[in-house]
Parts: sequence; C-alpha cells; structure tokens
Amino acid sequence: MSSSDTEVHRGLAGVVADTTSISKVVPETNSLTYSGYPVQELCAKCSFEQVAYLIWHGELPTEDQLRGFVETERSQRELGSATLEILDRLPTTCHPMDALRTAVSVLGAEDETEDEPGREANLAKAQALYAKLPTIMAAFYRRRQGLDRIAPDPSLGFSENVFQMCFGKVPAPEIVAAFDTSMILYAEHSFNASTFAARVVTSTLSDLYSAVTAAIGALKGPLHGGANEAVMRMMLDVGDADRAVAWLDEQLAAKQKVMGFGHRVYRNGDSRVPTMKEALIKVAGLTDGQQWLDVYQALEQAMLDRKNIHPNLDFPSGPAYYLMGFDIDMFTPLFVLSRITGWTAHILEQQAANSLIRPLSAYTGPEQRPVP
Ligand SMILES: CC(=O)SCCNC(=O)CCNC(=O)[C@H](O)C(C)(C)COP(=O)(O)OP(=O)(O)OC[C@H]1O[C@@H](n2cnc3c(N)ncnc32)[C@H](O)[C@@H]1OP(=O)(O)O
Ligand SMILES: O=C([O-])CC(=O)C(=O)O
Repeated sequence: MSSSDTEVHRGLAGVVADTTSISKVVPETNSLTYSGYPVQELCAKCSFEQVAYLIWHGELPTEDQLRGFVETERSQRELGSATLEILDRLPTTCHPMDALRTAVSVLGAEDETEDEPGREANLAKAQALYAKLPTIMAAFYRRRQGLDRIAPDPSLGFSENVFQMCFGKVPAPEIVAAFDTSMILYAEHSFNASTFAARVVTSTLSDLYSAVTAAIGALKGPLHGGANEAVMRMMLDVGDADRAVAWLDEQLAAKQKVMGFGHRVYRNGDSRVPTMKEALIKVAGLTDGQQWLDVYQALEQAMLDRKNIHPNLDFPSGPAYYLMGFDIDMFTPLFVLSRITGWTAHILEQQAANSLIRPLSAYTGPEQRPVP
C-alpha cells in the first residue's frame, strides 16, 4: 500500500516507536542484551529467577534480594477458587492459550486494586502473575488429560515446579537446565508484536491485566509465539531427515511460510538460536531424540540452501519442549510463562513515561461523496 504524499511503513517495519532500557537487539552484531548483559552469559551463569529480577529491576539481585524475590514467587503460586472454577468450566477442546488469557482476565476482575497506579502496585501484580501462570497452565493441562491437579511445590524452583505440576515429577537436572535456558531466552525481546500490543493497551491508561491479556492474544498467532507449536507439527509432518529437502521444496513451491524461520529484525540469524540449539542437543541426548535433531539439521541446512533464511528461537524450542514431554499446544503457553516478565517490564516502562500510541493511516477508500 502506498499513498502519493505519505510514506507508509507497513507492519511498522523499521519504525522506532519509543525508547526502552530493558533489552537491546542488535541485528548487525547478532546480539541480544538484557540491561546490558548478553543473554548467552545470562544462560550460562544465572537462573531464570535471577533474570526475571533483572528484567524488572535493571540489575541482577544480590543474594538477599534473590532470596526475598524467590520466597515471594513461591508463596504466590496458588490460585483462588474463582480462577480454578473458571478453568474447570472451559471446554477442554479450547487452546491452552485461551485458558491462560481467560484466567488472566479473571485475576484482573478479582483484583479490587486493578486500576491502582504506580510502579510498586503494578510490579506486585506482575510478580503475582509470574508466580500464578505456571499453576494455571498446569491445572488446565492436567484437566485436559483427565488427571487431578497437582498443587505447586514451594520447595521447588520455578522451572522444577513447572515439571512437577504438569507431570508429577521433576526430570534430570540437565533437562530442567535446558528448560530454564528456554525461559531466559524467551523472556524479553524489545518491541515484538505481543509486547507492543501490551504497550498500546497500557498507553490508553488501561490496567496491567488488560495489557497482558492483549499480549497473550498477540503471542498466540503462528507468525509470533505460536510458531513454536507449528514447528513441531511441521517436524512431525516431515518425519524423517531424508524427506526434509523434498518436503521443503513442496512448501516453498506452494508459497507456504516455513515455521521457525525468518525474523523481522534479525536478517542473519537469531542471536538466541545457538544457545537453545545447544540445549536441544543435550535434551535429545537424554531423551532418545536423535530423530528430531536430524530433522532439525536437515531443515536448517535446506532452508539456508534454498532461501538463505535462518531459524529463529522457536525452531529449537519446539522440538526441545516436545522431547521434554509437553503436549504441542502447551508450547506457546510455556513461552508466556517466561515473556510475562518482559511484557510487564514494558508495561511499567510505558506507564512511567506514557504517550498514547496512535499512528496515522493513509486512506485508500473512495473520495468524499454524498450519501444517496
Ligand atoms: C519468537 C518469534 O516470534 S520469532 C518469529 C516466529 N515466526 C515464525 O517462525 C513464522 C515464520 N516466519 C515468518 O513468517 C516471517 O519470517 C516473520 C513474520 C517472522 C517476519 O516476517 P517479515 O519481516 O514481515 O518478512 P516477510 O514475511 O516479508 O519475508 C521477507 C521475505 O522472506 C520470505 N520469508 C520470510 N520468512 C519465511 C519463512 N519462514 N518461510 C518462507 N519464506 C520466508 C518471505 O516469503 C519474503 O519473501 P519475498 O520477498 O520473496 O516475498
Ligand atoms: O522480536 C520479535 O519480533 C519476535 C521475537 O523474536 C520475540 O518476541 O522473541
């Protein structure tokens, strides 16, 4: 679309919409930093809890700060009866992202201080969501399987507790570490579509729950977070590495997008992929997952050969979550458990220096005319 006298930026591509101090994506050097720290180093040296604290506070926690932060998270995991009842009434056929979106809406409706302004009040709401979202996800997951809910275990760390509530057991530490890596890598990525949706809602002075609900809706789509589910469905369809090239050629001939490839900002590969691929390799080694690693390598190479397009983070995350035992439609909800940190940090940043987000459009309809 273009207009004779207006430059149109479709999809806001290349538009710098505001400043942020939360993370920096530099496609030229293929780097991503959270408050200045490279994500690769954060994955090597920190837990997801430490990174969550960093995203909200701009600094890594001291030991005391971390202790307090972790205690708060562990003490807030339980759900109220209204949320549990509503989760129990949802059709089990609905996508788990619908369940998360609905539950966040219920938590907002239940919160009498929903509209309270100020950083402290909103940070507390953000941390409570970070603590409760895994419980919501696991409760819905178990219900769909016809299984009883497993209560959160306050003796377990964030990632261990996700496994415990879903499967009733915590896997090998290497698997938990790979999951933790995925949480760190998924936590924050500047003005991506779901974060921007949260900022748009916040910019009208609406409440944090409404902004998070919008963000969940935006993340669900397969061009964004929904791609990690689409990747695994695609890999199952390919089935065997030997079929990858022929399968890809068919997709490209049919002008189909290949899920888990390409990125709006990165042009030469996603900074997070090597770290997540390493985690996937570890998980595959521990779970008899060589078949999916082979499909991964074959598709990655074929896509480079055919289109020179690199994988994004959803490409290694999809098979990693699959090998960890999660149902495919739980993959984007897992993304939510992490991105709640980035979303809400942006909500707080938007609230602190607000300007209504309202771009212009170039009109292409009929000229003004009288109503007949
Ligand atoms: C965590 C995340 O959200 S990461 C993103 C997850 N999403 C996906 O993996 C979905 C698949 N990827 C895509 O659809 C795209 O790469 C997007 C949406 C992520 C980025 O898209 P944009 O920046 O708008 O680029 P656009 O879609 O215009 O692609 C540019 C060109 O590359 C091609 N291309 C980009 N990605 C892909 C892909 N995955 N498969 C096939 N072709 C692709 C397009 O067809 C287009 O080619 P053309 O110029 O010949 O028409
Ligand atoms: O930045 C984007 O457009 C999408 C993405 O990778 C993310 O949100 O993690």
